[in-house]
Amino acid sequence: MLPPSTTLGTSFARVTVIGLGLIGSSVAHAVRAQMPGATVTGYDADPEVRAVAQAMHLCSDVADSAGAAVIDAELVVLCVPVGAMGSAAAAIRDDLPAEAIVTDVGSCKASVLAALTDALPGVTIIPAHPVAGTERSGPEAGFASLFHKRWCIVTPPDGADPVAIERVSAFWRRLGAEVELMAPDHHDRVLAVTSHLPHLIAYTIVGTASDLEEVTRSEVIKYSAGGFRDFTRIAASDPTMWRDVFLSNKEAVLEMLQRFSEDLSELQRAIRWDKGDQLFDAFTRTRAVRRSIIEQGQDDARPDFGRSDH
Ligand SMILES: NC(=O)c1ccc[n+]([C@@H]2O[C@H](COP(=O)([O-])OP(=O)(O)OC[C@H]3O[C@@H](n4cnc5c(N)ncnc54)[C@H](O)[C@@H]3O)[C@@H](O)[C@H]2O)c1
Ligand SMILES: O=C(O)C(=O)C[C@]1(C(=O)O)C=C[C@@H](O)C=C1
Repeated sequence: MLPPSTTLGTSFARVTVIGLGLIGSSVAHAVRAQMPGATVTGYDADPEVRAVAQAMHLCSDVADSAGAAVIDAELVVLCVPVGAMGSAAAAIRDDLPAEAIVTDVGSCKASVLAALTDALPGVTIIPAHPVAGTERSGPEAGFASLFHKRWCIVTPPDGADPVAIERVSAFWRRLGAEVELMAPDHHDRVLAVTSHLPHLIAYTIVGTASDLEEVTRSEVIKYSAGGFRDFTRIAASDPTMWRDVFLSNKEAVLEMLQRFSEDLSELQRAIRWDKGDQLFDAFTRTRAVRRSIIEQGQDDARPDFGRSDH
């Protein structure tokens, strides 16, 4: 856990979080831990989630409507599935103070920027994506250190106010993240490879194993502590969130999937024709990738208490 900040500086005194699931509740926890002078108002479309957030004292206040939640906000952080960003933004339009900055945490950026720009004409919108999460969802899954030493990619639209970009970047740095600026389209192509495709592969392999249960039932259960278990963790990720990610980042995901399928076919051929050297070289290269991630200190830093499998 980071030590709490003592000054607000360029930061925000009133933060509103819309969507109090894994990421929204983590933002709320982190703001309360790192920005003790700031108030956090929360809102979620699901009344049960609002009740849980209230019972947990997650926020300074949980509002009954989206409009009431933003009435005096300086920063609004939209933490809803990417397919719901447009409607969540439309619901705050009439009550948003003129000076407020709107940001979001969506896993895809081009489609979200388009949806927010449509719903909130004239509003300062600085989208962002904290590249940190778990397979869990809901208000009880969040924790304050989720963003600690993780990337947060800020994807401002062309011509965005540099002061607003810096304020949103400083907000994420305050929550412990390392901030990088990127164009939305570029973000979507990079994340299609590093996040979206791996999830699709995990969903596929677990689904395939499940379909083959007749043959593999005992093996799936018995050996699931190994590599397969890592896939089942990813494949347990929220279905709504990931449906929206794949539909919102369709082009980039399909492009990367095409490339992946070609590479997979090459390995398939190498196995068929006993090309051991080719397999050895391919696996040596990927082992080096893993080692360089660890050397850069970017290995998985999630605390055990945030995990469902402990
Ligand atoms: N889960 C991750 O690992 C991860 C990581 C980084 C970014 N993200 C992004 O963060 C966002 C939230 O994901 P999450 O994992 O917190 O999901 P979640 O399912 O835990 O929480 C989403 C919450 O949004 C609420 N919601 C849905 N539509 C709403 C609306 N119109 N208005 C108000 N509330 C609404 C839901 O009731 C739910 O409580 C997504 O855009 C996702 O792409 C997720
Ligand atoms: O670690 C996990 O469980 C995640 O899936 C987190 C993960 C990722 O792919 O790294 C998932 C989606 C996000 O948008 C950002 C982070």
